[in-house]
Amino acid sequence: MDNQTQYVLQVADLQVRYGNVQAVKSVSFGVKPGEIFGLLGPNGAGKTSTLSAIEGLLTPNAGTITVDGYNITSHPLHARASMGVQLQANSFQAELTITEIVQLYAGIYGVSLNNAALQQMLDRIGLADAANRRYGQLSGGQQQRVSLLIAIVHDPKLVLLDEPTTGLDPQSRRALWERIEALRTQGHGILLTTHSMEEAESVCDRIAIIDHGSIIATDTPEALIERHRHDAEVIAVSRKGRITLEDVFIGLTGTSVRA
Ligand SMILES: Nc1ncnc2c1ncn2[C@@H]1O[C@H](COP(=O)(O)OP(=O)(O)OP(=O)(O)O)[C@@H](O)[C@H]1O
Repeated sequence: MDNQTQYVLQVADLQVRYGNVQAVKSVSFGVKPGEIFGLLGPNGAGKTSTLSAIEGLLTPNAGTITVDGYNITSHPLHARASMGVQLQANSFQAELTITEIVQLYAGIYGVSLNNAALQQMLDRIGLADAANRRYGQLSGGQQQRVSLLIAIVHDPKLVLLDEPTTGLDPQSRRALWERIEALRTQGHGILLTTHSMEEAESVCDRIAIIDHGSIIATDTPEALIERHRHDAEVIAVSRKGRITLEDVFIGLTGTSVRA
């Protein structure tokens, strides 16, 4: 452990390259306990590459990543035990029941769950009556809630969510955000990506805007709006009679559609 424990995640000068493509150029940011930090960027900006490096799915070309004080290169097991990753909903076997899936992942993380604890967890995500339903029979929103539950089954300090609300209806989205906000209240540090500027503006404590592999702004949504509300590019794309985070995002990253 080092002395950087005021952050659950520290990323310093991260670089990721795929052959000739420099996907992440020199990215640095930190996530504190009890904070929802949004990594926002257009398609191809480098968000997934950054998350993949943090998750240990790829080896960065340069930079340091520290999770709960553990360097992921020198202490990979401790670092990974301190983070929870929300897997895509289709990562789970459709024919297993919710109970079987949660028990399976709890086992992988070395957490023993008795029936009462499992029931309490399912109760918290509104699925207490569905313990024996097969995963494939759940709605998209229910599947997302199960995958979030699995991400935190080992009570990690850091939770990583890659576009957690994509494809959900408004009710399911709202329910998932409430769950994510509850994790913040419990002191987890949360790093998420989203393409919804509206959600980021209302939920994230701080955000970083990444474009072409570099972070071009980091702050609270309010401070970013305040700082850029008079930029000509931001005013030019404003549509609601007030400046929103989306206006600032498009003003800073441009109006051209990315591949
Ligand atoms: N395996 C790969 N091989 C080559 N290039 C890649 C690979 N993965 C990503 N890239 C490129 O790296 C850059 C960053 O991609 P990345 O997926 O990290 O962006 P992103 O911000 O997550 O985009 P999206 O919002 O579309 O998911 C893009 O130019 C992408 O084409």
